Amino acid sequence: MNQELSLSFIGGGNMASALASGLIGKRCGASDVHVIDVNETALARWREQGVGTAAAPDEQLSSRRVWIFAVKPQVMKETVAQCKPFLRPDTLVISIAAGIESGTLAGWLGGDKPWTRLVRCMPNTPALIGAGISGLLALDGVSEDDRAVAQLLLKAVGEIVWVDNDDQLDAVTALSGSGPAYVFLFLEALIQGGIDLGLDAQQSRKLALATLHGATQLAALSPETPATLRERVTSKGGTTAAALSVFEQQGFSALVQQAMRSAYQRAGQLATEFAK
Ligand SMILES: NC(=O)C1=CN([C@@H]2O[C@H](COP(=O)(O)OP(=O)(O)OC[C@H]3O[C@@H](n4cnc5c(N)ncnc54)[C@H](OP(=O)(O)O)[C@@H]3O)[C@@H](O)[C@H]2O)C=CC1
Ligand SMILES: O=C(O)[C@@H]1CCC=N1
Repeated sequence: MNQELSLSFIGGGNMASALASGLIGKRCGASDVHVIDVNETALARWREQGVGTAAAPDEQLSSRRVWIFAVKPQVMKETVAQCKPFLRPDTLVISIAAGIESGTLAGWLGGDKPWTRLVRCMPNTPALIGAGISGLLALDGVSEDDRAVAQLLLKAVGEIVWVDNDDQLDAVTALSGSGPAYVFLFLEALIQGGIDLGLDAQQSRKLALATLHGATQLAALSPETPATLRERVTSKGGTTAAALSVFEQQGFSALVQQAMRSAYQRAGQLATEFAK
């Protein structure tokens, strides 16, 4: 076993699966991964990939260098309490739970003193294809080694951005954590719009996907700002101007920002609701 990167997922649902699919084969073998989940259907899927499973925390946890908590915020407190007896001094804990603050987690994990081997992280589901992006937050006192291990793991599934505090990690949650859902919603709307205008479903899907992919790639590779690139598409009195004026009249940008603020505020609510 690669002791350095042996890891346990506590909660083996959607996000744990997305992370593991990038990690297995790149940073560790399937046998270096161990999953604890209360859901037998989820565990059966992991076993099919050669991953060891358990329905509750057990001694296996003690032998894992890294724990990744990937349960819902609603059950984080009780799940941490169940796992805590198996902590070892060298265990690095990573939490991906939305909202639950690092200081709260450090308190739950610690004894007399808060647990400092802790990195809070906000990944996203494109990790499944190695195209994720994760925000990472380490409390003061987290060693360079632990930061490096967390970074190595998350870089296996995409890009990373370190942030300075829990509020910023909640902002990451509102942007890139939840963001894939906003993009999928826009994609669905584009596809339906194409169908409504007479394209068949296959044509519309192909055109919509290539447009999103091409435009985001262009924005990533071009030195120009997104606003300049938008202006280049927009001929005076043309079709794009007609469409953009509808977006503007309906307050599209403000709506996106309002939605993001709602996600950010929900992260704050999760912190108070489920961290008592
Ligand atoms: N999905 C996403 O895009 C992202 C999610 N996250 C965060 O990741 C976490 C997990 O989300 P997601 O993967 O979507 O959720 P899922 O519901 O898909 O996965 C959570 C899994 O944990 C299981 N579980 C529940 N209680 C326990 C327990 N006490 N011990 C072990 N396992 C348990 C659940 O079983 P059962 O279903 O039976 O309850 C389920 O299989 C959340 O905190 C979320 O905020 C972060 C970034 C992105
Ligand atoms: O919806 C949620 O709460 C989680 C966090 C970010 C994406 N999914």
